[in-house]
Amino acid sequence: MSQLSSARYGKDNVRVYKVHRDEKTGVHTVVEMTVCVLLEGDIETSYTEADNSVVVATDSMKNTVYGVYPWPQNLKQDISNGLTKVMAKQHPVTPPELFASILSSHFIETYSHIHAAHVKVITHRWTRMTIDGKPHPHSFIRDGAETRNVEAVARRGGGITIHSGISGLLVLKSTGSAFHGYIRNEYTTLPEVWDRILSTEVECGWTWKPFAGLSAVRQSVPKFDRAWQASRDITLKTFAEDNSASVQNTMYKMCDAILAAVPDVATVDYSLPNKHYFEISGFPSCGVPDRGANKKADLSWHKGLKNTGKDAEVYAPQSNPNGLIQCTVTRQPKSKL
Ligand SMILES: O=c1[nH]c(=O)c2[nH]c(=O)[nH]c2[nH]1
Repeated sequence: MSQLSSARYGKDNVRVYKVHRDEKTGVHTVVEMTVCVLLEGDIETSYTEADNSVVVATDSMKNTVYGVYPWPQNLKQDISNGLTKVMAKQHPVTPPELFASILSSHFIETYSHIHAAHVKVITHRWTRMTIDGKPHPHSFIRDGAETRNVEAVARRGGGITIHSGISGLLVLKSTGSAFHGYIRNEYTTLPEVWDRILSTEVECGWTWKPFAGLSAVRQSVPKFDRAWQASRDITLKTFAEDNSASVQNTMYKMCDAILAAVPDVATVDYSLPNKHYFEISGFPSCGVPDRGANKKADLSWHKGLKNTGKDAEVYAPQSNPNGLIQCTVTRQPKSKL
């Protein structure tokens, strides 16, 4: 009558903190991550027949997250690939692309009935404090809700695919953005604007060309941080400098620039909420007495205050609704000419 058409299970919200202490300098480096592991494979009977013999307990997955670090099982290979022991020790859970790949490969290598392992690693910000102008050896600040996100999927016989990204990066510009020329009809009330506030919480990502296996990921290690830095820099620079015609056009420019800067990336995607800041219109709901026939929906009801158009200084940030603009951009196939 019914059949299981897809199934995946695992552990989510595994929180991990790791410190590296440099014995010589006393400098500590910390990483905090939230990890999700989901497995797929020959696990149907656990759903349909209460057969737990095929189940890797999610508790064991959590333990694996705590216990699997990118050394030393492939140390020989690391060294032959030009990665030194020191580097692996200094950055044991970084870059997150490597950590996620090692974890996901571990699951398909350890359990023959598991065909695919999806590992998501969210890295939270702990930025070193500057105290009296100097970097502090062991104190850090959470400077924003922005996270670095990675999802690695290892498939039996199918290599490893990796999607990297950034989310929660909140930005605003107070000019340099317009929106006009859009469809106007009986549903349109929005006035065209040549100068507006633009604010968004950036969610962006880039999909790497597929990796044949863990060795290929290891060989690319230096590229992952560079791609994250380039994508972040491009996002901020384009946001700040583009004379934006729309969120759509500005985000396309970001994608185009990232594809040009990071050759190993196949596609770039953005999801940008348009967080509106409206000029004030409508009366405050705070019991201001009726202003009779001279009611004004802006601030002019109070001593003729000018706060519209070029005089606008006080705005009302909107929590909802918000626009939501998304795209994925790929490389154009090379011309055969
Ligand atoms: O950049 C924008 N794109 C839109 O599609 C849109 N729609 C809207 O109401 N405001 C905006 N702004």
